[in-house]
Amino acid sequence: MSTSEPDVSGPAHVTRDCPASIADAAIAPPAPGEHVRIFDTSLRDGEQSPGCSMTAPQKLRFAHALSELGVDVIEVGFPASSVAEIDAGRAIAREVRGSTLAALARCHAGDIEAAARTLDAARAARLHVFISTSPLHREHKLGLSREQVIERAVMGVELARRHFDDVEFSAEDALRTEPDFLAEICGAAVAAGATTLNIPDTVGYTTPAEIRALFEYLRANVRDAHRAVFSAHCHDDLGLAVANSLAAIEGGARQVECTINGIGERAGNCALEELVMALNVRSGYFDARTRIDTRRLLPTSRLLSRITGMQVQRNKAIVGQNAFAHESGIHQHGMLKHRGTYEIMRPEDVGWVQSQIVLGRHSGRAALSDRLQSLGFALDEARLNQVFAGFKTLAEKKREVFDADLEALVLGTDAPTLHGHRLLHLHVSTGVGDDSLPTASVRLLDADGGQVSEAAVGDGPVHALFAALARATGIALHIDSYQVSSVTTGDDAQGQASVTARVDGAELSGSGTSTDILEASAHAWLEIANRVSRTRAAAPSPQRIAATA
Ligand SMILES: CC(=O)SCCNC(=O)CCNC(=O)[C@H](O)C(C)(C)COP(=O)(O)OP(=O)(O)OC[C@H]1O[C@@H](n2cnc3c(N)ncnc32)[C@H](O)[C@@H]1OP(=O)(O)O
Ligand SMILES: CC(C)C(=O)C(=O)O
Repeated sequence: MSTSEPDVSGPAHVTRDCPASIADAAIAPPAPGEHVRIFDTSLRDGEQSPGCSMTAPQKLRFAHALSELGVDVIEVGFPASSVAEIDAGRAIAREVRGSTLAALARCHAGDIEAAARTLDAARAARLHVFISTSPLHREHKLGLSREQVIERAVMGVELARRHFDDVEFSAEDALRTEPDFLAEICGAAVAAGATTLNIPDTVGYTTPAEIRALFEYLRANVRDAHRAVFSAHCHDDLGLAVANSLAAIEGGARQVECTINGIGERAGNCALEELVMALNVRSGYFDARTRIDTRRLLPTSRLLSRITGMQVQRNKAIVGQNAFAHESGIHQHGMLKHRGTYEIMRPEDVGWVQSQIVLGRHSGRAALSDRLQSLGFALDEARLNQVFAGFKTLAEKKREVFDADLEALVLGTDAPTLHGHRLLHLHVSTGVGDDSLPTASVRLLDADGGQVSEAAVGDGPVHALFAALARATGIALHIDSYQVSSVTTGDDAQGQASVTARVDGAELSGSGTSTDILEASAHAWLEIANRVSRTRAAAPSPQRIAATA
C-alpha cells in the first residue's frame, strides 16, 4: 500500500464546473411549502455503524416506531447481505403500514430478486438500486468504464421495475462524480424507469454551497428530470450532513435520507431529528414541510439508544440530555423571564416534558430563588443571600446541586426526610406462585411525631411498597422512572434507588441508599412525597418559566 496521501478529491473540475453550470441553468425554484419526503435508513445505513446491529424483533419494533413518527419511507435493509436480513425485512413488510418500505440492492440480479422477495407482503414497496459513479470508485472499486457503469445501472433499474413501480436509483459517491456524467447516468436511470434519483455524498466530502449548486445543475441538465424526485443522502465525515441536506433542499431535493440520532457508516448520516426541526423552526426560510410528528422525536431516539446500546451524547441537538438544560445564571435569569430568550423551540414539541434549570457553580440568585420557591421555601432577601453563599460553596464541590442538597441547606444538616414522614418499619413479601400476592406493610413517623401504619398489595414487591407508602402519606405519585444501581461492590454492596415522579405538573426526583434495595426505594419515594407535602402547604404556587409568545 502506498504511504503517500491518497487523492480523494476526485477530478478537479467537479467543484469548478458547478457554479458555471448554475449560471446557465434556467430553472424555477422549488414551489413554496412543498412536501419534503423523509426517508429513514436507520435500519440499513444506520445499522452499518459498528456496534449498531439489531435483531429481527428489534428491527420490527423500531420500524413500527418510525411509521408512528410519520416517516415517508423506511429502508428495511440490504436483503442480499444475509438470510436473517431477508427474514427481518419480511416481518416488517407483513406488519408495518403507513410508510413505504424500501430495500437496497446492488445492480445485481441476485440482490434485486432478494430485495423484491423481502418486500413481497408490503402494502407500498420501493426497490432501491445503486452503483458507484465517481472516477475513483469506477476505476479502483468496480473496474468499469463510464459506459459499463451506465449499462449496469440501466439493467438494475429495469429489473427492479419488473417487480415494483416505485424504483429509486442511487449514484454512489455522486459528489465526487463529474457533473456531466452524473447528469447522463441519472437521465438513463429515469429513462429505464427510476422514479427517485438519489445523489449521495457517500464520504461526507461536500459543502452546502457545492451540493446546492449540484442539485440545481442536475434539475436543469438531467433528461426528463421532472419525472423523478431528487433525493439527498449526506454523510457526516466533516460534521456537515445536516447543513448539506438543507442546502440540497434549497437546490431542489424533495427527499432527504437520514437516520435517527444520525447513526450510520463512520461518522454517521444526516440526523433526522435535526433536519426535521431545522425545517420546522425555520419554516419561513425553507418553506418546505415534512409530515413528521415531532413530539415523537425524543421517544424514538431513546428507543433506538435502548435497542442498540449506543448512547446519545449529552449536547446532541434536540435529543441530547443538555438540549433544553440551562446551567448558567444569566441564561437562567433570562429563561425565567421569557423562555424565548435562550430557546428557539419548545422542548414539549420534540417530546421533552419541559426545559430544565440545572443548579451548579454558574447559577445565580434568580434560579436558586425560583427552585426554592418550587420546593415550598419562601425566603426573605437576607435569608436568600445567606443560602446563596452556602449554595455557591457547595456548588464548587459538586457538579450539580440537587433538590435534596437545597433542602439540607435551608433546613440545616438534617436529612430532608426528617421534615416529613420517616420510615420506621417495613415488611415486604413477594408473590411467586398461584395463590400469593406481593404485599407490603409500612410504619411511618409523621412530622408531628405520630405514627401511621398501612399495607397494600401490588403487581410486584416495589409496586406494593409504593402503594402502602401512598396510603400511609395520603400522597399519590405518578412514577415516571425507577432505577436501582449498585454504588459499592461486594456481597454487602449498597444499592441506590432513584425515583422520578410527576406531581402537580412538575417532575420531581428522589434517591435513597441502603444495603436493602427495598428500603432504599422507600427512602427515595418518601423524599419526593415529603417535598410534595411541604410544597402544597406553602402556597402560593411556584413561579413557572414564562411561556413563549
Ligand atoms: C455506500 C453504501 O452504504 S453501500 C451498502 C453497503 N452495505 C453493505 O455492504 C452491507 C451488506 N454487504 C454484504 O453483506 C456483502 O458485502 C455482500 C453479501 C453484499 C457481498 O459480499 P461478497 O460477494 O463477498 O462481496 P464483497 O463484499 O467482498 O465485495 C463487493 C462486491 O460487490 C461489487 N459491487 C459493489 N457495489 C456494487 C454495485 N452497486 N453494483 C454491482 N456490484 C457492486 C464489488 O465490485 C465487489 O464485487 P467482486 O466481488 O466481483 O469484486
Ligand atoms: C447506497 C447509498 C445510498 C449510500 O448509502 C451511500 O452512498 O452512502
